[in-house]
Amino acid sequence: MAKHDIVPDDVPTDDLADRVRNGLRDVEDPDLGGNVLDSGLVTAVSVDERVVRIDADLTGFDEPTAEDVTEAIRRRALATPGVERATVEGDAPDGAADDEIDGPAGVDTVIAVASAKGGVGKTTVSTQLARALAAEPDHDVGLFDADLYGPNVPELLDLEGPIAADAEGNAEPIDAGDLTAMSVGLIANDEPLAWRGAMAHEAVSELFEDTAWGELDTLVVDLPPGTGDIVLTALQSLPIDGAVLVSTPHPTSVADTSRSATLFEENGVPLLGTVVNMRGFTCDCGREHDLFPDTDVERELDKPVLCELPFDERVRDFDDGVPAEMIDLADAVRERLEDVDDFSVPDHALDLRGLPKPIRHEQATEEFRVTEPGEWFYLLNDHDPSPLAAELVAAVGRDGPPGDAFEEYEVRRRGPNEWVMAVSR
Ligand SMILES: Nc1ncnc2c1ncn2[C@@H]1O[C@H](COP(=O)(O)OP(=O)(O)OP(=O)(O)O)[C@@H](O)[C@H]1O
Repeated sequence: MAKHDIVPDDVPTDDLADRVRNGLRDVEDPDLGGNVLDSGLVTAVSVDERVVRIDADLTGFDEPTAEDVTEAIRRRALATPGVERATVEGDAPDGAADDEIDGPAGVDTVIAVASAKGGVGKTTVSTQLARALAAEPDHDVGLFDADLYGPNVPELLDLEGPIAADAEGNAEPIDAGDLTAMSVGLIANDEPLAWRGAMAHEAVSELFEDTAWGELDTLVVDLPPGTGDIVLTALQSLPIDGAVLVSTPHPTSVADTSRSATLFEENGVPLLGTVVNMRGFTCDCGREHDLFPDTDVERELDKPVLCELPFDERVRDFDDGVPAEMIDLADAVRERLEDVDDFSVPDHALDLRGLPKPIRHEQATEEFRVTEPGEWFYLLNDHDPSPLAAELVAAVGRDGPPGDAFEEYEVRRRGPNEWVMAVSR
C-alpha cells in the first residue's frame, strides 16, 4: 500500500521537520558511529507540505556504503507519520566524480565549431566567427584552438609564443587584436603532432582549464574534426552551450555531418545549426555558380543553416574587416543561442546529483509516479539521464519510447555535471 494511503490527513505538518529529525536519530552513521543527525552527516531537513527533503554529506563513503545510508535515511523519513514523499540529496561520494571539468568562471557562453571531416573550413569559420562576435561593442571574445591535428589559428592570426603564465601559473591567452586566443599549436613548438588518445584528451581539457581567460562574453572553440574519441571526450568534458557544424554542400560531406549532428545530440550539446561552406563561386564574368544546386542541406540535416559561404578569397582574409557574411553568421548564432537557452529549470526540480546511482532511479520513479497528468516533472543529474526514461515510462504503466509515451519529453545538457530531463505526462 502506498505511504500516502495510510497517513491520516489530520497529522499536523508544522512540526514535521522536527519529527523527521528525531526519527533520523535511529539511523547510524556507518563511519563515525552515533546517529546521522548528531554526526553531521545529515546537514539539513526541510519540508514543503508533506514532502521532505534531506541534505546529506556523503563524501568520504564508497558508493555501496553511500547507497545503504541514503536508503536508510529515506526509509526512516518515510516512516514518520505525515510524510508523503522523501528525497535525499547530497554531495557525491568519493570516487563518484566524473571526467567533466568546470568551465572558466568568467566565461559566459562557450560555442564549439566542429566538422565531420578536415579541410571543410572549420578553422576559417571559427576564427571569422570569433572576429565577428568581437566586432560587437563591449563584447569580449576568446578563441580556443583545440584542433590537435591541425592547430592553424596561430598561423591565421599571426600569433606566436612563448606563452606567459599569470601569478597563479595559468597560461595567459595571446592578444589577437579584438580577441584573445589560445592554441594547442602554441604549446607544440612546431613538433609533429602525434597525439594519442589519453594524452590528447588531457592536452585539450587541461589547456582549456588552465588558461586564464578572464572575463569573456563568448569563447569560441575550434574542435578537432571527426567523430572519434577525441571529439567525443572534448564535447563531454568542455562546458559547451551550443555547437556550429561546418560542412561543404557535397552530398558525402552532408552525410558525414549528419553523423556528427547525432553525436552532439546524443551528448546533450545543443546544435545551433550548420554553416555551408564553399557553396559556390562568382566567376570573372560576374555570374554566380552554385556547385551543388540539388543539395538542400537544411532539409537533409533537419537543422537551420546559419549561413552559406561562397568560395571566395574574402572568406579567408583575416587582415581586413570581417566579411559581411560572418557578421550575419554571428547574428544567427546569437539568435539560436537565445532559443536553446530558453529552458529554465524550476527550484522544485528533483536533483539527483551526488546520490548513489541505484537510489537515483528509485527516487526518480517514485517522484514521477505522484506527479499529476499534465504537470511538468524536472530532474537534474550529473550525467545523461536518458537511460532513466524507460523506467519513468514503465512507472506510469505506459510503453514505447519516451518521446511517444509522454506528451512532452526533453533531455538537455546545461553544462559540466548538469543535465536536465523535463517530462510532461
Ligand atoms: N569559403 C572559402 N573560400 C575560400 N577558401 C576557403 C574557404 N573556406 C576555407 N578555405 C580555405 O580552405 C582551406 C581549409 O580551411 P580550414 O583550414 O579552415 O579548414 P579546416 O576544416 O579547419 O581544416 P583542418 O581540419 O585541416 O584544420 C584553407 O586554406 C582555407 O583558407
